[in-house]
Amino acid sequence: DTGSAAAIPINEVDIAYVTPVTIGTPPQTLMLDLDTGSSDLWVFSSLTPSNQVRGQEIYSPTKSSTSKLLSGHTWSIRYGDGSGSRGTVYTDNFTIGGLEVKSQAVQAALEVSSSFTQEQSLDGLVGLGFSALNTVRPSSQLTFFDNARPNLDEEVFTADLKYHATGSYDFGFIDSKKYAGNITYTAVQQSPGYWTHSLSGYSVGSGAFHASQISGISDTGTTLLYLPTAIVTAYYRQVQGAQNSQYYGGYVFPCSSTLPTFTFGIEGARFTIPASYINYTRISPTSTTCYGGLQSSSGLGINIFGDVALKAAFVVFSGTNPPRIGFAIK
Ligand SMILES: CSC[C@H](NC(=O)[C@H](Cc1ccccc1)OC(=O)N1CCC(N)CC1)C(=O)N[C@@H](CC1CCCCC1)[C@@H](O)COc1ccncc1
Repeated sequence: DTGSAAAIPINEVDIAYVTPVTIGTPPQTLMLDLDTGSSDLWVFSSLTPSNQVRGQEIYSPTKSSTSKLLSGHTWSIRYGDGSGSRGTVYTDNFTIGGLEVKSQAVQAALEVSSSFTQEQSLDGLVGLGFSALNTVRPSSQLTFFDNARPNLDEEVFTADLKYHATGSYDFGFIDSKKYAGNITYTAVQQSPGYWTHSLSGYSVGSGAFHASQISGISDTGTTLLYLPTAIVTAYYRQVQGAQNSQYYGGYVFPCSSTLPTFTFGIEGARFTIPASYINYTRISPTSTTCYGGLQSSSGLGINIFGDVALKAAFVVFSGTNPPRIGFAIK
């Protein structure tokens, strides 16, 4: 089997991407954030208190003839940005882009944090990290990819995220029309459950390439690119008027600044992030100060290759044994 679905930016600065999925019988359509940085599939539901729902689509298990309560099971998750949710668990038929998994664990939210309530275009998440990270207890549940794998033509899914445009996620096949040249693969370390791998180095603008192994996670659910402070300061040293603002919690600069590109290595291959991707957003609609798409990872304890980096490439998440990750120019 294979599947293919759109990855639609939820706002004008690509803060996140959502994908239409269907759950249950008859199918209920929700817009979910496919997130390689976590492994819970959770949705706003008929069980979510109405004062925590603001415009989101909800999953109603009682309206689905194929839903089953996974009795006695609960879940609770906290994300890197402090947001979180918790609830109960059903199994039901779940489809992304024509690829169906019967009895997928669908985690129905009983409570969501305020940042989820405020994000009306996001109805939940599909975790595509390794199932070891799943928070359902007493027995953890498998991700959509792990459930689908035995039926996939190829044990892969690919991410083709785009700058200010709709991209795609494919399951079970690698679409050669979506990239140019070769795919460069590198080893993935799957513990504790992220798609963890190394960059082979970086360069700023037209500067020399600095070879160094930089370990981090490729995470479609994280908006920005978070790297070690030394690399980030070297980058913003090239930007007139840039400063690391305590107030704004990161590097800001005059929106009129000319930013350099940023290039990262995967093994011997090189991927260049255009300056426009790093000129992330105005700090407020009328401000002439802008917030950078490249920020320091020092507060996170982990480097995160988020959407700002991933949308500069065509990315193959390979669930083969051992797992690996591939990048290609597009
Ligand atoms: C550096 S982990 C921070 C990261 N969350 C972000 O990237 C959010 C995403 C967002 C925010 C608001 C609306 C929509 C999307 O966006 C920002 O935080 N920013 C963008 C806007 C910018 N101005 C400020 C910074 C994060 O937890 N991701 C997790 C998934 C994410 C959770 C929030 C909803 C959307 C999906 C996940 O993959 C990684 O989980 C962990 C990573 C490391 N250890 C523990 C958990």
